[in-house]
Formats: sequence, C-alpha cells, structure tokens
Amino acid sequence: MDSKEKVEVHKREMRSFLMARDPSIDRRFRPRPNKKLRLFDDIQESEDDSYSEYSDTESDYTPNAASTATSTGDSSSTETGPQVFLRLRPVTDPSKAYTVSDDGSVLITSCKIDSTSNNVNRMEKHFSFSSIFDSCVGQRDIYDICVGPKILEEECVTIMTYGTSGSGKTFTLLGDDVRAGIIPRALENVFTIYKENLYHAPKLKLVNGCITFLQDDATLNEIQVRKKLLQLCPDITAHHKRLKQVIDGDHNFEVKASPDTSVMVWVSFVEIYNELVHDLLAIPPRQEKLGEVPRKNLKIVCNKGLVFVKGLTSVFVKTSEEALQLLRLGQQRSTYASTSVNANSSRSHCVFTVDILKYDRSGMTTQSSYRFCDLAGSERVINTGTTGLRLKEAKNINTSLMVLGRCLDAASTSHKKKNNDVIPYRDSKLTMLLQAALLGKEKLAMIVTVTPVDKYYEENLNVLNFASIAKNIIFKEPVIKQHRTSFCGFMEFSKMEPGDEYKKQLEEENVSLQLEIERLKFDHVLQMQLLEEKLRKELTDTYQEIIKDTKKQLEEECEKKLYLANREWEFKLSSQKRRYEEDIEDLKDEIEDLKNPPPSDAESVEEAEESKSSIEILDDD
Ligand SMILES: Nc1ncnc2c1ncn2[C@@H]1O[C@H](COP(=O)(O)OP(=O)(O)OP(=O)(O)O)[C@@H](O)[C@H]1O
Repeated sequence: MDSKEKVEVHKREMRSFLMARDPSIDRRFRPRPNKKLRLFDDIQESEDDSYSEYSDTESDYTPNAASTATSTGDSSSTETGPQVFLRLRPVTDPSKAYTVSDDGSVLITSCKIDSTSNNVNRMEKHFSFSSIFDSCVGQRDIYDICVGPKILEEECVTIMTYGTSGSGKTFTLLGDDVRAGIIPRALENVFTIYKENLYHAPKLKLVNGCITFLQDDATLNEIQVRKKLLQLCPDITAHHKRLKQVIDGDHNFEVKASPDTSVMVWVSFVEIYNELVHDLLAIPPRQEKLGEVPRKNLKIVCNKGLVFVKGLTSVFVKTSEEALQLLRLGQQRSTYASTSVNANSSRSHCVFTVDILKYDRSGMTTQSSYRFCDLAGSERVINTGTTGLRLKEAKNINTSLMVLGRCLDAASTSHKKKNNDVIPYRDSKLTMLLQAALLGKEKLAMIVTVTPVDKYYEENLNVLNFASIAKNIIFKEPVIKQHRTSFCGFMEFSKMEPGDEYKKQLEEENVSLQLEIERLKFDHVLQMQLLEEKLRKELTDTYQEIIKDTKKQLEEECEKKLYLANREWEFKLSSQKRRYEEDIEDLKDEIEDLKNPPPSDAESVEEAEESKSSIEILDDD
C-alpha cells in the first residue's frame, strides 16, 4: 500500500451514521483525536521504519515465510485487546484469492473470480492478525502460540474458535486420535503444572461464581457426583495414553511446585442450542439410559459482575484423563448433524470450562478459569439449501454470531466512552455467557478458521471482517479473580501440609470410610424397604385368610339363622292356620245353630221325659 492509497484509506475511514466502518482497515490508519499529545508516537514511528505497514501493535514480530507458524512472541503487557489468530484449513485446491504478507501477519484477499456479489468485495483487502497459521502448521504450534502462554499466566481467559462451517473449529479445539487439539493439550499442561499441589478432595468450589469452602457433607456429595459421572463416561484409557504420548513428545510442560498452595480443578460443559442453555454433564435420573438425559433450559445469571449458569454441573477432577473423559461425555450429548458442508457439523455453541481454584496457606484463594468456546459455524442458508430443523438451527446460529459481532464492534469503541452499557451482550445467550471476556474483565483469544477456497470467498470475507473488529478492541487490564477468605473452615484446611503423606492418607481413609458409611446406610435403607415389603405381603396374606374364614363362618351362621327363622315362621303360620280353621269350624257351628234353633221349654221337657223312659227301659234289661 503506497502513501496515495493511505490517503484514500483515510478518506474512506470518515465515520458516518449511514455507512458502517470498514473493519478491514487497520486501526493505526484511522484518524486519531489530536487533543492529547502522545509523547512516544513519534519516537516509536521513527524507530520502527522497517515496520510493515500492515502489521499492528505487536512489534517484535518475526518476519517469516507464510509456510510456518509466525508468532508475535508477545506478552500480555504489550497487548491490551484480544489476540486474534487466523488458521487456514488444508484443502486440495487452495484459492489464489488469499495471500499472506511476507511477515506472516496480514492476509490479503483479492477476488479474481466473478462469484462475488458486489464490487466492494472484489477490492483488495488486508486483514491483520496476531499470527497467521497456514495449512502446514500443526496443532502443537497453535497450542504453543495461542494457549500455552495463557496457561502459564494463570489468568481467566476465553479462547474461542470462529469460522464458517467445516473450517476446522472443532478440530482446532479437540483434534483427533493422533492430532490432539488445544483442549487435551491445555489439560495436560494444567495437570503437569500443578502436579505437586493437587488437593485430593473437593474442598473449594465455585458456587454461583464465588469461591466457596465446602463442608464435609457437601464434599461427600461432590465426590458422589464425580463418581456417578465418571461411571457414565466412555473408557478412553488407550486413547488418552496415545494422546499423552503425542503431547509429551510435542511439549515440555514444567511442574510449578509451590509448597504452600493446594489446587483443585473443576470442569463444566455447557451447550447453547437454539438459544437454550443445556448442561452437557447433567446426571441422568436413570443411569442406564444415557440418551434420555433431560435437557433442562438453564438460566445465565449475572450477580454483582459474576456470571454463572444456574444449576450447571461442575465436576471435581483429579487427572487430565478424567477431565478428557468428561469432555467426551459432553461431546456425545451435544448436538451434531450432517449438513451439506460438514458431515459432522456442530449445531450449537459449546463452552468447556476448566476452573482452577487455589488455596494459599495465608488464606488467599485464587481462581483461574479457561473457557474453551467452540462456536457453531456461520452458514449461508440460501446457498446450502438448508431446510427444516437445520434451517432453524442455522438461523439461531447466525443470529447469535451476529450479536457477538455487534458486541465486539461495540467493545472496540466502548473504551472511549467508558460505558459498558453500550455493549449489547444481553441480546443472545452466547454473549451473556461470554460477557466477562467481551467487557474486558477476562482475556479473550480468538482463533479464526478459514477454508481458503473460492466457493467460500464471500463467507470468508464476513469472517475476516468479524475478526478484524475483534482485533481492534482495546481493553483495560484483565482482572485476576482472587479474594481473602474469612471462613474458619479454612483454618483447619490450612493446617494441612500438602506434603504430609500420613495426613493425606488419613484424610483419604476418612473420605473412603464416610463413603462406606453412606453405602452401608444406603444398603440398610434398601434392606429395610425389602423387609417392610415382605412383612406387608405376609400381613396382607394373613388378613386375607382371616377375612375369608370369617366370611365363611358368617355365611354359615346366616344360613342357619335363616333356616331357623323359616322354621319358626312356618310353625307360626301353621298354628295360626289351625286357629283360624277352628274359628271357622266354630263359626260354622254357630251358623248351623242359628239355622236350626233349639226347641222351646215344653218341647224340651217332653223330650227329656222321652229320653228318661228310654233310659229306664234300658235299665230293666
Ligand atoms: N487443520 C486441519 N487439518 C486437518 N484436518 C482438518 C483441519 N481443519 C479441519 N479439518 C477436518 O475438516 C473436517 C471439518 O472440521 P470441523 O468439524 O472441525 O469443522 P467445524 O469448523 O467445527 O465445522 P462446524 O461448524 O460445521 O461444526 C473434519 O473432518 C476435520 O478433521
């Protein structure tokens, strides 16, 4: 770019309310306010005559051919904004539209094909990066440059991969069986650094964003959660062994022994799918059915500047293998689908967090968090012919990425306004979750992945513009979260010598005994339940028998009573009948008497005389 072009750039850079700023222009070429006298500007510029026009503030850049990884080798003290790296994916037929500047920090795009929709896109553009990795650069160099120094700095940092679908975001973070990605390397690095200081029990935990000392029952609960989840994880012993060999061969991580510090490592894994927040490490209610994990929508809460996902499972891990196992478990549960661009495309944004909590004997607790964010790929739904559920997913992905872009754009100007309210991080779940990094409270590093083929030229331009905005952000100094604690529980905790093997053994024994008690309690309750069930059955059977007998007896008694009552009634009936018959007879006699009345008195004397004489006759005989 010659001086004439520079003038043009200045002209183009006039800010307007109607035209958005072209983010591909390096911020050094933008008009600066002249109000404040910048004492060292002149000196720097005069010292640095050989400095590339396209490179940015990272001065000790190693001029290098584009075929190797080029690093600024800078430290956080020289950079106040996010670090933005570019990774070009290996392809069989790379486009000629992309070239890397000689010093390896600027990507020059110029479209010689007719596929672009407007003239602006056909113009030559320059995008500067902290480092550019071309397709030959392997996972080791990417880790060493982008992540390794941050792990050593022990700060809170968000590392995100951004790019079009299929450009290698997930590959950069996770890698494959032999080419370990950033996360497995970071885990190995973390567990090597703190090897001597790892505390064996979960005594400190981040609860609602605050470091909290756990009481014994809470510790036991955490041990059980960890046990349950690790049982659900796939067995990766062989895979981990292989990866470890590769990583150990690639790096020489150093142990950082500090005798007065105890370190606890926790991991969590969250997914944002269609603007819903899911816990990828939730314990399923029925362990045997892994596929049926309820997908609760969790809330992102911001309390006094601390951002956390309410109810998210955080798991205490003792080794890198355990952390990797949990990562694999979460991956199995996250949403993938086959699209026209990528056979195994992430349909959601996933954030894997490693929290390192340190306790110093002086009573100081410190937190360093590494958030690895695998953003879903931006997609051109019109070109890819996406429909149905995939279309809904793609729209949500594109919307949240657009909000992320707006937040970065706002962040790039907010330092001038000293007002964080202008950053619209509340507009999407992703930006809400990453707000600490977007507001400059934590460090931010972005690895932009690009598939350098003609087909994706316009999509790549969008990605590069986005990266360019991020590159121009200037943040205040990052904050290390640490505070003194006044919990008396820490006093006991602090008495423990990390090197005191005997105490450690006793502690472990104590924990295992308490676990045994828990197990026995559980068995006891189970046995009591079985016994109760048995007793209930026996009682039911006995009572049913009794009821049956009583019923039979009552029926017999009833029959008997009925029979007797019948007999009585029959008897009563017949005696009544007899009485009535006698009455009838009497009445008949009476009627007869009435019909034939008895003779008068004279007649009756006569008759009596007659009967007397007849009797006398009889007597003579
Ligand atoms: N640098 C690389 N070297 C070798 N293979 C790569 C590289 N980058 C990507 N790939 C391969 O390309 C394919 C797609 O990569 P990956 O799944 O990481 O894409 P992505 O950007 O995460 O896509 P999406 O957004 O759709 O999930 C994978 O098979 C991966 O192995």
